[in-house]
Amino acid sequence: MLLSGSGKPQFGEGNREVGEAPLGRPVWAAVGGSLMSLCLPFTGVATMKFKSPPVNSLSLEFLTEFSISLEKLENNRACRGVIITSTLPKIFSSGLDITEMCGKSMEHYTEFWRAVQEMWLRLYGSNMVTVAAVNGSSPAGGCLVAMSCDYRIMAENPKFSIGLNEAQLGIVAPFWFKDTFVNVVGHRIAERSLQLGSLHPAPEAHKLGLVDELVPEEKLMERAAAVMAQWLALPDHARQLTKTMMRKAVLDRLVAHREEDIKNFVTFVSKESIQKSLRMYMEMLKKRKS
Ligand SMILES: CCCCC/C=C\CCCC/C=C/C(=O)SCCNC(=O)CCNC(=O)[C@H](O)C(C)(C)COP(=O)(O)OP(=O)(O)OC[C@H]1O[C@@H](n2cnc3c(N)ncnc32)[C@H](O)[C@@H]1OP(=O)(O)O
Repeated sequence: MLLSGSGKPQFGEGNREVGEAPLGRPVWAAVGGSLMSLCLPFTGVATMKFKSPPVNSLSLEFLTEFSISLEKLENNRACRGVIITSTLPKIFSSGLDITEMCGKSMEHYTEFWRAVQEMWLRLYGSNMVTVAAVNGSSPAGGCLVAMSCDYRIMAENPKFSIGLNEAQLGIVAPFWFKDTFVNVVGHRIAERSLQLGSLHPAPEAHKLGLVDELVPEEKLMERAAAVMAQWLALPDHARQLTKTMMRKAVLDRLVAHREEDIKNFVTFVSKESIQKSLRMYMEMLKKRKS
């Protein structure tokens, strides 16, 4: 992932610490692990770019790096907003890495699910302004990442789709995926879309309110920066308290039921019938390719 931004530098880039420039001005700070890049320029707005080929699947490693990056930004007082996008052509994120949910131990499923929860708690509960610049397809967990942001701008290409398609895989979106979806599009649209496991092409996603606006792909980052500036024009404390008021109930629900949710996931995903569905789905993806 690539993460970039400005302000008070606190990060290291790989092994390189980013410090003060000779004139005492903060330098552009780049952080990153291998799966995303992060930069924080003088504007106080970070850009986080997923870069985990082939399809930015949310593996345990990716989720861990994502959460650490968010924590670093959250703790950096100079950082007020983050734009999340992808370096890969045509893909924002393919969602949870299915191989993390196939043929692994109970301990692994537990660790993986905790990492999924952690990422969501950090992103959905972030004090920063979060804008998703969705420059490609974004199924399931990828859609969750976009929905957890404050605002979604999607490239207007109808070949790109977004949605919670879990039902198509024979699995069930957990209650906090569903809650996040309901908070974005409302109960009726969420119910129909979840039951059918729909992936909505960009124009339809816009009509449903799943994304806030569509722009030509080449204008995506420019528009994301403009939206960010608009949101940052307000005093942080008022915006943050309002955000908390809107999201707290849903966040608290997972916090209160976190261990139970992990147990449910592990029990569910360990079932042979679910393992079979996931294996068949992976085979279908491979066949579709050839
Ligand atoms: C009642 C109690 C409930 C409790 C909880 C229970 C259950 C748990 C719920 C879990 C929630 C799950 C959330 C998820 O996110 S599941 C993942 C859903 N994702 C998808 O369905 C996307 C699948 N992928 C695609 O549709 C396409 O790959 C694409 C993203 C549109 C990209 O298409 P394209 O550019 O044509 O690439 P390929 O299809 O050729 O893929 C390239 C290789 O990447 C592999 N791949 C793709 N997606 C994934 C993935 N999500 N995880 C792992 N690997 C993935 C694909 O197989 C190809 O691999 P290969 O090169 O080795 O063949």
